[in-house]
Amino acid sequence: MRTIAEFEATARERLDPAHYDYFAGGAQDEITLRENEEAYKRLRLVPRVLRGSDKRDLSVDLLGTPSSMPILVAPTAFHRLAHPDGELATARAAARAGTIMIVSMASTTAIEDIAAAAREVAPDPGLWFQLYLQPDLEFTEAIVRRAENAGVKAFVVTVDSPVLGRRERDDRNAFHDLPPGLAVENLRNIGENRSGGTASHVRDIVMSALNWDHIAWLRSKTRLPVLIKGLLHAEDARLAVHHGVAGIVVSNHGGRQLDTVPATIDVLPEIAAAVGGALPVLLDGGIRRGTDVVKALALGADAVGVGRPVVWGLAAGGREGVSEVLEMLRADFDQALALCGGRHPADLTPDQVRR
Ligand SMILES: Cc1cc2nc3c(=O)[nH]c(=O)nc-3n(C[C@H](O)[C@H](O)[C@H](O)COP(=O)(O)O)c2cc1C
Ligand SMILES: CC(C)CC(=O)C(=O)O
Repeated sequence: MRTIAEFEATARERLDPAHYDYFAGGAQDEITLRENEEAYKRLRLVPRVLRGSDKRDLSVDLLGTPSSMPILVAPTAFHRLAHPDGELATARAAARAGTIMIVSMASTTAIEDIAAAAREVAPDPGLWFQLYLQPDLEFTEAIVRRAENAGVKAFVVTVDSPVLGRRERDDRNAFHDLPPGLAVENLRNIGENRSGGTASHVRDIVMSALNWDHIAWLRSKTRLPVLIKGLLHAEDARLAVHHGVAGIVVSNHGGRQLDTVPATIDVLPEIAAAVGGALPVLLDGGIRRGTDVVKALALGADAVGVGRPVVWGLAAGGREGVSEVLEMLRADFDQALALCGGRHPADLTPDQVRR
């Protein structure tokens, strides 16, 4: 396969249509879902020339976690719906690629098992853990300890989900629960009324009351870096700096939360300006090509995340499929970087992108 689109087509053939829709879909009219990709197509690159060097170095360091490239695995739920090996396959592929995997709290494999699989491949894998903070702070603290003990290197708190977006494809397909045998393993034993660990169960525990005090609370409970994921407003980026978070992920949840919000690449310049280099800025949503990565880095991102492309690789070919997707993106980015006259991700500058 040569493109992410080809991986998606193969994944679509293999997946139960309702599960394909869960992975592919967005909120309501899916305007933001489409916009995330369309926005990149409107941007033009302006290369620099006569800056050649034989060797390029794609590696970056993000809050003390080294990554072989500025392309990370964004947190996505329910990998065992895509392939029987689920998150174990994804973790092995990410570790093999030397890149960071942000493990979803809503994984269908326990964080301990995911970390063990990654360590089979790399002695010190770059695993981060995505958190939906819960009203039950005791439970939240317990999962923070579990993830720390498993060896994760940062926490990424998702802040764009005070309630879950309305995904009409899931409504039409009546997809509200995981099939028998699959569960949200990290959420087992959460409490008396919450033993299911199913998707509808996850819906119940996104936390409407989430506010900056909860971020301060989490920071008081861990020494690991705490990032927040899912902001789009420059003022929130300023507040993130003010509140001492370690980093931010500019994200609209792949168009799955509030529909009609802008493409992430379109708000990136104002957010990068607001942050002014005070902390690392990551971005996800709609990255499908090396040129998309180049545009995001040029406009101020330190790294990007890919969500659905990884799921398509997993559905199409398990661990090997995820590896192929990651290596395809790496090669595509490397080529685009070279053609732009860069030898390192940091060489790209905003003047190289035009509307
Ligand atoms: C199927 C699916 C499940 C997701 N699950 C989570 C999740 O559990 N936690 C989270 O913070 N974001 C989740 N996201 C959002 C992704 O982290 C990311 O923001 C988005 O997928 C990026 O867009 P892309 O798919 O176009 O690359 C999910 C996205 C998809 C497509
Ligand atoms: C289980 C869900 C809450 C995971 C998610 O964030 C999503 O489907 O977008």
